Amino acid sequence: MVGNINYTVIYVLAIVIILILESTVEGFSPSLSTLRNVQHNRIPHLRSTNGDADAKLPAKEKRQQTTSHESVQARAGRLGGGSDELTTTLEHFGDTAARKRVLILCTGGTLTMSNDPSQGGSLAPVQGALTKYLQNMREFTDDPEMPEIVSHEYTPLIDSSDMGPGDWALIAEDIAENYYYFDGFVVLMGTDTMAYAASALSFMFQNLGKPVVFTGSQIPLREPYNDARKNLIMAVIFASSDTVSEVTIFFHDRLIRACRATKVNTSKLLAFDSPNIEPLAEIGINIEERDHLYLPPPRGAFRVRTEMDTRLITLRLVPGFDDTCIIHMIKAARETHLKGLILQLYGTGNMPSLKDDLVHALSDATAAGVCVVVTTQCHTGSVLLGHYATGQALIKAGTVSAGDMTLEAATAKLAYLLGRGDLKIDEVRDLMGVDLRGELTPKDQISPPPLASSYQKAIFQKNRSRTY
Ligand SMILES: NC(=O)C[C@H](N)C(=O)O
Repeated sequence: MVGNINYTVIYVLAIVIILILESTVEGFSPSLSTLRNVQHNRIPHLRSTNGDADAKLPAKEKRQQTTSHESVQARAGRLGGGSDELTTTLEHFGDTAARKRVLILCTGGTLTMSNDPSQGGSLAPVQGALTKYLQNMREFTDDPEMPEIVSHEYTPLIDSSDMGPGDWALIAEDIAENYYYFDGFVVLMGTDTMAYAASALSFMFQNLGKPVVFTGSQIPLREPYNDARKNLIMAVIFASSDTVSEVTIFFHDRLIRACRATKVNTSKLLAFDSPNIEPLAEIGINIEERDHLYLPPPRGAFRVRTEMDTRLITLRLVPGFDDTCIIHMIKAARETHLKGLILQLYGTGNMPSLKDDLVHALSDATAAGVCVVVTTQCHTGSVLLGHYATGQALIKAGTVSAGDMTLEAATAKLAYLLGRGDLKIDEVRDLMGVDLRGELTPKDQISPPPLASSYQKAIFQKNRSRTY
């Protein structure tokens, strides 16, 4: 009898805990209205939520609001039509439970574009074109090995230059809301700001356990020769992978970590590089995956935090600059509550040691609570503050090193950490130097560039060993 009561109590407690978890863990459970809104497949294995009037719910209002703590900027984005419109349900997938499920969220970019006579013939996104194309893509509809896909186009589709933190937050929230319904996610967007957006999502997701693959193209999908089709197909394939549990970019035969990516070319199809770590996978006749580079599976509950503090300035120094202009700019920005200053300096993080006033302006900014981060103008390699005497002044001024982070990752990480609201400025400074999502090579693993004397020693050793 007593044993029975104990079991009942444990059972009731377990239900209560599950209910509490459901209500507190973001993304734990999609909205019931979504679940109940069962639609019937019109196209086997492929559905789109566009053009279905019954499915349309009001676009998200959430993102138009300011977030709870006052330091964070209003983050209204330009994208409309969040995935509240999605009609995906578990019943929807009932007949094909064995297949992987991938959600494609399309924001626009060249992939979706066509020459628009009303814009003087310039390229502009065409709403609905991707959806229509996908419906006829035999690669997805006919191949039982391919994942089942659901696509969603935001309204309006936009160029990625028009996207910002509000739009990134919308995408992250849509992924979180559909997290438990899909095995992976593809985000289609323009290439110009893809590395920023994808880096931002890397930080917004804590304990991500599924692949999120960004892709786009340099040539529109509608052109007979394009890079859009294969980028799209491979992104979907990687989004159904069991081993990828991080945000990545698939572009031109390479899967790269999002927070290591940078756009390097305006015209070649190889538009992205991962300068400081190798691609996670490369596609030739075979797929060469570098499993050892993948982030390990998460150890905690998935969570999304979309607040970003955008009161940042990025400053690229050029030799011979007039430092009074820069000092005035920093002072003026501080009056408008500057929170972060990212300096793009020379080589390992050097700037002229003789510009005392500038160093003072930086240490004043630091003392006033601004996080000053030093990045390098070099494409490859790391900041090593103090390797040269000129960098010592920066250490004394309280600046922090971005290590080998890309500018995109450094800005996204700083905006994310400042936006968290629960971190003190000293914690933000410390965390800038901690590897959170694979964006940074830990300091102790970066060796300073060898000096000539060590080359001489090495050559001497080699010659000596040859004589024996
Ligand atoms: N290739 C592209 O997608 C470039 C385009 N301007 C964009 O970023 O939206």
